[in-house]
Amino acid sequence: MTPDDASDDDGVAQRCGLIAIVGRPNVGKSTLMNALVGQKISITSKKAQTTRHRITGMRTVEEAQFVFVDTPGFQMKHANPLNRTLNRTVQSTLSDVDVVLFLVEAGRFGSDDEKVLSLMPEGKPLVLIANKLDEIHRRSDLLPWLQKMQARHPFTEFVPMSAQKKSDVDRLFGILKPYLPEQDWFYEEDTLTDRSEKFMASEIIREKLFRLTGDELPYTSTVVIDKWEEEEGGTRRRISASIVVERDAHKGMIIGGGGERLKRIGSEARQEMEKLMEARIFLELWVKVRSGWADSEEHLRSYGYE
Ligand SMILES: Nc1nc2c(ncn2[C@@H]2O[C@H](COP(=O)(O)OP(=O)(O)OP(=O)(O)O)[C@@H](O)[C@H]2O)c(=O)[nH]1
Repeated sequence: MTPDDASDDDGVAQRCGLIAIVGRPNVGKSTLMNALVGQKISITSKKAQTTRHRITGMRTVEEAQFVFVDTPGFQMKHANPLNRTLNRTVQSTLSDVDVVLFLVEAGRFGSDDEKVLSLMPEGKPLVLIANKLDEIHRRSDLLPWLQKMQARHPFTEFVPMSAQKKSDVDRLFGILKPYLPEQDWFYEEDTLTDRSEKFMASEIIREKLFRLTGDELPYTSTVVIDKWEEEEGGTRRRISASIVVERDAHKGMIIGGGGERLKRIGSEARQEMEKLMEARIFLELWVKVRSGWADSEEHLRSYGYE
């Protein structure tokens, strides 16, 4: 055996592969990916459509390295350029993965799920994850539904589970392992994400923003990091970021009476960044109005959604 062989110390061949998680908005994709990676990587919120970027996380279990790709929720209601970009991102993500996890809510299959299913590439292993099993009160209802799903598409596996239940998530690794090709790992064993700290910072701000504004704020609001300075050998960061919204009314909504809400968004985001980056963070937050940006392909490119 040569040192280049894809094997670990015991001579067991290493496996490594890409896994995409797809499904309509709010079905639990981010929750599942975070549970699989074992740490909060992607942002979750009760508000649909919070995940817009392609986020990867990875987890190595014994000889197998699972590299997860989180995809944005499909948006079908409005066909503006932002939504077209989202669907393009999903399709380009799927073209180079080894297995696709198609999430639905256990016992439900609506036209929005159907639309997602119709966009799945042919010839790729497609695993049906029937998530939120904990919300099904009569398990006997599930069998006829599973049979219908089986008739609908040649899924390679059927996995009823709850992304919030650890034993279900652990079981999924065993189910997925055979789909990973035998090849060297892409990442070191303990790597969790290849996203930059800058990206994580903007995601954290965006999560706080949506959490603290509830359902009032349209999902087109975004966060841009304007300044990033490291001091004291990396133990201190000065970060300046802008929340970009479409209307003056949204700006007021974010700032809140006496600036209270913006202060809270900033302080919660700062605390989470300090934990993640193990550094002192000085965070400056601005709110800017960029009217109509979601309708302009030009703006989308400049904000990095290509
Ligand atoms: N009861 C229950 N709730 C779940 C489960 N998994 C996720 N949820 C909840 O479903 C909601 C949506 O979860 P997300 O993980 O943000 O969904 P998503 O598919 O990433 O959503 P988008 O970002 O909009 O595409 C959250 O309130 C989760 O807590 C589950 O197994 N059981």
